[in-house]
Amino acid sequence: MAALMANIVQFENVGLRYGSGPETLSDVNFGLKSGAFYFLTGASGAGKTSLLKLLYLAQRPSRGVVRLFGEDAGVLPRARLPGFRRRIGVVFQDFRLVPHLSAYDNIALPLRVAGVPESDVEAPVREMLAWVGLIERSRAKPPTLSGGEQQRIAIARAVIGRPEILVADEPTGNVDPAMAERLLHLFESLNRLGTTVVVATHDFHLINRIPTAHMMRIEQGRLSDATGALRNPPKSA
Ligand SMILES: Nc1ncnc2c1ncn2[C@@H]1O[C@H](COP(=O)(O)OP(=O)(O)OP(=O)(O)O)[C@@H](O)[C@H]1O
Repeated sequence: MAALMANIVQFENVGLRYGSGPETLSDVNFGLKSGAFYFLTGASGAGKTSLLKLLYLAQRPSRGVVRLFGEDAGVLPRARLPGFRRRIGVVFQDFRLVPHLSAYDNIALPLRVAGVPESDVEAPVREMLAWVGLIERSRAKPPTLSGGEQQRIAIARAVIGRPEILVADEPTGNVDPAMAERLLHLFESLNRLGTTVVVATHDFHLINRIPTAHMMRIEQGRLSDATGALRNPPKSA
């Protein structure tokens, strides 16, 4: 029981079916330890995005239980969902910034949506801009930024609310290898501060860069390594 309590995320016999199709995810069981770093790998179409959507509450399981922060997410009253979602930051491959808002306003968005008074918005946004190295681009709109710059803004937006879990779905898919390393450094530094990080990626170079990370592999909708054990990362794809 103590081990279970320590898990910030627990999937119990989770299945996911879209509409009346076959199950996209079946019998998924795993736990994520608070403060650990996880990579999720698997072939295209194996179900990585689907699993992450269950984790950040964009999708409900068709069966089984998704337990977050010790609570069954499936029975949470609707009113508590926004508060729960704020505890999980999400980064996407395609950035998903609001195009007509400046970098500054994109990063400020989660605070403003949460009703943080304007007087308390500027300092954390500036801190985030400095952290991702983009203070000088604060007034720029996303379409005028490079992919790497957009992703750093997206990461700043994902973590400005100090989430306990950061979920990233192929976050380096649209940037060059040098920028991928830089993004990974940001995830590492968050993880060192205690954030639980889950990164779905095909990039074995990145995986090899964090030898202490836990590895989860999904094959045709089933987790093939849910032990959470430390592993020797593969040396090539
Ligand atoms: N909204 C949806 N409706 C119906 N089927 C879906 C939906 N989303 C995903 N699927 C199907 O579920 C399966 C798993 O998709 P998913 O996007 O989770 O895989 P993935 O491992 O993330 O793939 P990739 O690496 O290509 O992003 C695929 O067969 C996909 O077509």
